[in-house]
Amino acid sequence: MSFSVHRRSTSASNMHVLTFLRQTEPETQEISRAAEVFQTTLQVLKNRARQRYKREVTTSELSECLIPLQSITCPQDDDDKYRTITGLCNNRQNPLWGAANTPFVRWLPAEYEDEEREPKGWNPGRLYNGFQLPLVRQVSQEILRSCSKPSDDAFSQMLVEWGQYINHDITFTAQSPGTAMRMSGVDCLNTCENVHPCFPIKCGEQDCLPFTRSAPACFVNCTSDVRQALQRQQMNIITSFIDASLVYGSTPKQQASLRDLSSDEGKLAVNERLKDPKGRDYLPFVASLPSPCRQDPNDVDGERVECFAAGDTRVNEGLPLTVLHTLFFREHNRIAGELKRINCHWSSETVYQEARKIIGALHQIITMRDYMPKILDQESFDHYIGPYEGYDETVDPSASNVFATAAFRFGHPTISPILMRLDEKFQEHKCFPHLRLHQTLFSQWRIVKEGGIEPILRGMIGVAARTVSPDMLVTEEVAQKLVVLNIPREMDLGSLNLQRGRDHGLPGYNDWRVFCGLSPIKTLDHLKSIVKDTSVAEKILKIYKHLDNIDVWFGGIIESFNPNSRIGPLFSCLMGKQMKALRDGDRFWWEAENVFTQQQKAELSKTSLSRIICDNTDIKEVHPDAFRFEKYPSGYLCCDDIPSINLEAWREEKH
Ligand code: HEM
Ligand SMILES: [Ca+2]
Repeated sequence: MSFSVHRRSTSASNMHVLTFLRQTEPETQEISRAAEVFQTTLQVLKNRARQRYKREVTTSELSECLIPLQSITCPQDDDDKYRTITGLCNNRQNPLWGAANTPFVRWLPAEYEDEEREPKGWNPGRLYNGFQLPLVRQVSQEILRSCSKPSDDAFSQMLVEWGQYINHDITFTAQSPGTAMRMSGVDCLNTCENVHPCFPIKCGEQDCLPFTRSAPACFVNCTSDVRQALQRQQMNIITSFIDASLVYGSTPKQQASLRDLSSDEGKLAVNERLKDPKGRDYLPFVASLPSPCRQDPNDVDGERVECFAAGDTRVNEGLPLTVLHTLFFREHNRIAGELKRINCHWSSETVYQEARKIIGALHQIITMRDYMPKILDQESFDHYIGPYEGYDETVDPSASNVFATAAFRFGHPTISPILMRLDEKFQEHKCFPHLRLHQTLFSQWRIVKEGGIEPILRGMIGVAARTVSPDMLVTEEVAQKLVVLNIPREMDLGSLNLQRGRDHGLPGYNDWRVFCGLSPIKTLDHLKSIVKDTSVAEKILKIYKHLDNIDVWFGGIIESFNPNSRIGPLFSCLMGKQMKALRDGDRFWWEAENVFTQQQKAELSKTSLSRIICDNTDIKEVHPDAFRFEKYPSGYLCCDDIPSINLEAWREEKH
């Protein structure tokens, strides 16, 4: 089309020409229209706020949302030796990548019922491929509990526990805060209605379990994708990097509260009230009360045991988790002590940062070298992760929504219903017998009053990973008795995972298969070949009615495992992709250039979880690979024979 601009004198026609000249491609028009809607909405809100507060209110004040990007100044080369606590500025071009309190990235766009924010299953009459989505509770109760998986006892319980522990270094989804509830005037614990932020799990006609939606994330980090920007995104409140943020925290305030700032040794603060039976340190108690942690019911007059404080607030969720936190907190202080001895001239800050840097590296090595190859088969590992080839600043290391909400939850069906506690000979402890899982949640007093961390830790390395029993995929204990933080009613972890996926609008299982280059499941026979259990496949089709409607977490866990791995093809892809991004997109990855010296790297390679156990507990014999299971004493070595890091490689001459 051609047109000519006639000079006319009226301002109206000038206006017309200007608008005309600004018209561009249809795509751009669409985007502009969308932005217009967004802007108009903001304007309406601002006007309301102005009326209410009787003054001008800025957009950022209005929502406290729009962090001005230009206000982030990254440290210059000299001050850039260590990671920031928030993860900001790891990538100098994209300082928000991987940082705490930024949105999960989407590998596929969300599918909300109203395009923007309503979860899947929000509107009762809504059909997907001609059918309503099944109730998550029905999927959880009728199928999850009747699937079977091949069992093997090559690995120890530690393999399961490390999964949860290291996940707490990578993702923590923000929940809708109390203010959201106050704004809408509803209490999500006591409603069966879908009212933001409540999205209760329906159990029958009248009954439901409480569920609060994840908090929406602010409009940052997604400037290039307007659809994403306008859709509700969820927020990761911790650094996605494997950087031991669960030891040190993800905010300056949290970090400061965990440090021992009174001494010059660069240590973490220890529990002032209690020591373990051999005089070793416990994590400090949290200062703020009341705490959700339980007390010994048989010792009502005894000393109160509060919740422990660590870099991640979920530390008290279960005993094995608390044990791993305790281990690395002690390891920090042990390393800090050594470093100070070797380099007396180092300031407290230098000792702290150098110890923190080493602890971060240990988390990376144990995860990538020892843990991941047991979760992924060799072929998938090579395909999705491959050898390290240096820092790649074009890789976004942020955690993806599907990883946090589905893939890394592959571990939930492997949770053991029983926690074994073992004595020095790795036999069931006479004084401290095994516990049912629900007795171990928020029960820190059992560490303090029942023999320290050792009996539990021996159970983690000396007992085979739960061999999933054929009739219970998600163990009865978490299907019925899960106490979730302050939610008083019994909870069902399978339902929570499914509801969370729908809350986040995750696309279905088949969409993700296509994303990963796998063929979508279109027939019952195909499904049977994937699940390798005819009756389960039939049940799935009966409940879901359409194969494209299968929820992604559910589809991922019912796939039969790849040979020599703990997950099927879909989760191998999603886990592999994420792990690669966490490694290649991390400027401070332990193998990256100029992070450690060659000599230091050689020393770090000698690390093992077993050595860390030897150095920080009373355990004197270990299997060299803490994730492998062999029945004691076969394969066990005396701690003296387990290699350790020589910190002399960190010696620095005083300038
Ligand atoms: C006793 C053991 C465990 C308990 C009691 C537990 C419990 C929970 C609970 C209550 C949630 C929040 C669910 C929601 O509302 O969406 C959760 C989230 C999660 N869990 Fe577990 N879990 C355990 C072990 C594991 C293991 C072994 C893994 C992985 C190998 C794992 C991976 C995850 C992941 C990835 C999330 C999402 C985290 C986030 O981004 O917020 N969990 N778990
Ligand atoms: Ca982290």
